[in-house]
Amino acid sequence: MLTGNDTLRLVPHPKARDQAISIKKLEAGSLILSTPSFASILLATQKGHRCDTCFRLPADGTSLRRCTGCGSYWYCDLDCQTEQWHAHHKRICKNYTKFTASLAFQSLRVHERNDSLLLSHLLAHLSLLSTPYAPEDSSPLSIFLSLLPSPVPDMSVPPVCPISPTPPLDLLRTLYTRFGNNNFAIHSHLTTIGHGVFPLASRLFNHSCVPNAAARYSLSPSHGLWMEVIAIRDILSGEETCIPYLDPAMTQSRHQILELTYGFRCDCSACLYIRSLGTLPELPTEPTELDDLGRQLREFVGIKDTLLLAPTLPSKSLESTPSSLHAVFHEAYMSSLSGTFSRCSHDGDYDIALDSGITLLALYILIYPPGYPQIGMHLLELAKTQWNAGIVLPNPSTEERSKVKEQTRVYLSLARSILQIYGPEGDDVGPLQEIKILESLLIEE
Ligand SMILES: C[S@@+](CC[C@H](N)C(=O)[O-])C[C@H]1O[C@@H](n2cnc3c(N)ncnc32)[C@H](O)[C@@H]1O
Repeated sequence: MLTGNDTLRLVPHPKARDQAISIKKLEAGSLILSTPSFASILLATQKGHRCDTCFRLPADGTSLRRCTGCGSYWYCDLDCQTEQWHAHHKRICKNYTKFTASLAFQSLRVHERNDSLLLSHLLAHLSLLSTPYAPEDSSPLSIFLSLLPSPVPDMSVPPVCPISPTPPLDLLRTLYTRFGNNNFAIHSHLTTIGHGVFPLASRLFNHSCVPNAAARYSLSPSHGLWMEVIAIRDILSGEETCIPYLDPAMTQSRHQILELTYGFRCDCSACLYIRSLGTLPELPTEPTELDDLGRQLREFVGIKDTLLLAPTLPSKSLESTPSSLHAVFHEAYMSSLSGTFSRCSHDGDYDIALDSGITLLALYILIYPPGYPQIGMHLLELAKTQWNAGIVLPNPSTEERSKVKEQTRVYLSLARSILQIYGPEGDDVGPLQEIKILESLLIEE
């Protein structure tokens, strides 16, 4: 099957029905697919802070425009409001407040409320088609209906906002059974801000825990909300293009989530390896033993001490990890390192922050594929922490000052090399701009 672009072709996959094969060699950073959202919702925590149409934050000094009908949707301006009015809001506005105040809605859990509102937006949009609810050939609706259904048996469809004309019950069910294993978390600077339906992306991309591509989101007032799939490393012609459905750092829980929510056992190289280890050795509880584990991990990955002065990041294959380090695959280990890093960076305990931050970097290098955007984000955080650590040094010598600057510069340049490949996503002022600002501070110093 051709996919409407000159990059991918769908061919049969032994387990996943189809797979998207690249038609030509793609360089890291290449745009593989750009596709608009078919339906989307902001997370409840973002409502009133972002535009409900394009998901952007209001420009400095401006405030959002509130729908005077329901009082529950906010927009950048009249254009975004008009666009959403015609896309779905005119079928929702009148009933929204009563629906969301109803016991049926209020008794839903957070993820069920998200599904209920996303389904309501989708149905309202379909009610406005020239033939309501009818899939036309190759339309986003027909692609969505052709997606593999969720493996969860007898899913009960959440209540939806009353919409006229009333959607057929079997359509409601068919749409909802595609939600769990096909929908996407929409993020800005890698932080989730909403959920969305992108039928073509769902039809094309299978999952891998060592993906060669990743989704980013473009929020534009004139263009709306789009997903862009980017090659995060060079992809050979004929290679399958995969994205991660889950954070590959979920080394233990992902197996169950992929089976229960997506209906498959992941056989990527990382999963095969982690499964082959069986029960992981216990994580040490004594602080000195944990420090020792961190030191051994850094040494194995090739970061010998807390200072990393290298032009490129080392790389290590997961499969070569010695058994003495298998305990680092406990998810609790990564959470504890990242908790210590953020807390100590925030509280000004920079030595501890840098120590745990570098160990966390070693763990990221081991677990994430090279070029994975989270590694770039972490390097930027390390650069900020290193810079702040330099600022609070009492009476630093010239040598100490230049060491701090050099180290910060190295982190920034490594962060840039990864984040430039992923490219800008979401809100305007993002990590790439932060890198620029920090680099200019280094020059001024
Ligand atoms: C978003 S769809 C992906 C497109 C799908 N291949 C198709 O032909 O429509 C998600 C579904 O594809 C299948 N799938 C995705 N990645 C897979 C993988 N790595 N191994 C096996 N099945 C996979 C699962 O059935 C999952 O619920």
